[in-house]
Amino acid sequence: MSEMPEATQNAIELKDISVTFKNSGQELHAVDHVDVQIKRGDIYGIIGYSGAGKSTLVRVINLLQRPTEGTVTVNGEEIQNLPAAGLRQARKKVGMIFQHFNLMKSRTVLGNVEYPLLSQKISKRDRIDRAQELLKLVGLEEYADTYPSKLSGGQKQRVAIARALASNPEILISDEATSALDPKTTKSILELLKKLNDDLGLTIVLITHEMQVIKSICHNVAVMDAGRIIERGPVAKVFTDPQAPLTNDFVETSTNVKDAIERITSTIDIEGFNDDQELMYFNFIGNSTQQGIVSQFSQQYKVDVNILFANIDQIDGQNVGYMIAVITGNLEVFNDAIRQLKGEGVKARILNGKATKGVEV
Ligand SMILES: Nc1ncnc2c1ncn2[C@@H]1O[C@H](COP(=O)(O)OP(=O)(O)OP(=O)(O)O)[C@@H](O)[C@H]1O
Repeated sequence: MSEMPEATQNAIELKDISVTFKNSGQELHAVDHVDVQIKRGDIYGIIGYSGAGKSTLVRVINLLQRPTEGTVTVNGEEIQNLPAAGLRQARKKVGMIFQHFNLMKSRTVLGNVEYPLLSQKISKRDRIDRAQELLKLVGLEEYADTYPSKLSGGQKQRVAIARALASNPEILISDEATSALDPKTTKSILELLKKLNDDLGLTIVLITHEMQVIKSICHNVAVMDAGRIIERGPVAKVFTDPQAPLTNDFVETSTNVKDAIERITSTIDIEGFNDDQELMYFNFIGNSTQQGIVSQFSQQYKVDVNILFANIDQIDGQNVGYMIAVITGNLEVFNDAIRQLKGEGVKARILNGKATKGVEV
């Protein structure tokens, strides 16, 4: 099969996008010169704290928000200068789901799903068949006649997903769609999104403030802060080798490392450490294991390791390990050990929170 031309490989291309709001005379740069390219069939996560500009940026994709600057290309077509009818057509190719579902209370589940089809020239029978087919796809065929108030949060989000798929979109934008759900329901909704990506080839753009969500289903991720993208790349790469402090913060929160560091540094008497002791954090990928590191320290270098926290994660099929430990031993020998581990892709950091005793990390 010949390769697709470059332009059509991308479902979404946002070029030099800025969105500036004017609030009582003050300019707010909600999105500030952002470039994003999202490949067809990708699940692309955008993570950032509240106010980072994530929602504003994704609303630009279907021009619910017109950018102050920049160009928006969807499926190879620049959409800003389209006439109204063309823009309506282009918008149908982009479905959206939200944190609060936005279902119509007065309509049944079926009524909600068939709503976007009312404006299409299809028979009532076909419309109902299509809505029922979509309900089956999201596992809610038994609930066609139920009203939204009788549904759980997860079921409501499934209805919203079915409704978003009614006009056969190629892109689905999920704006914090799991933020109001408990962890188990979140998992089932993310599994459904993954299935839709696999089965329908749907391109998914997913906004969240939780790295756990990104880790569960995204292939690529962009980290947003104050209207800018500060880091981006494949999830496995960003997770294992975060560059920006904010990215590191998201990663350490989602792996429970942040909690563990706070708990340990607030309960352990670091001031009372001997000169040959350090509190250290290790992060390792792939072949290195916690056991391997500990035995290398203790057998090869005769340095003692007292593990206070350890966790292992699977990201894109790779093992990623995290360990916090008190290390006791001769400083020179200790530095040799750290140098060797570094050569093997293990990252080390001192957590003492004060001047170290000369350990080179
Ligand atoms: N229509 C608007 N008018 C004025 N300011 C706005 C408007 N929409 C968003 N903003 C401001 O733009 C900034 C970015 O908001 P945005 O909603 O895009 O952030 P976010 O990262 O999605 O955060 P959240 O998850 O809280 O929505 C915020 O300071 C917000 O107050």
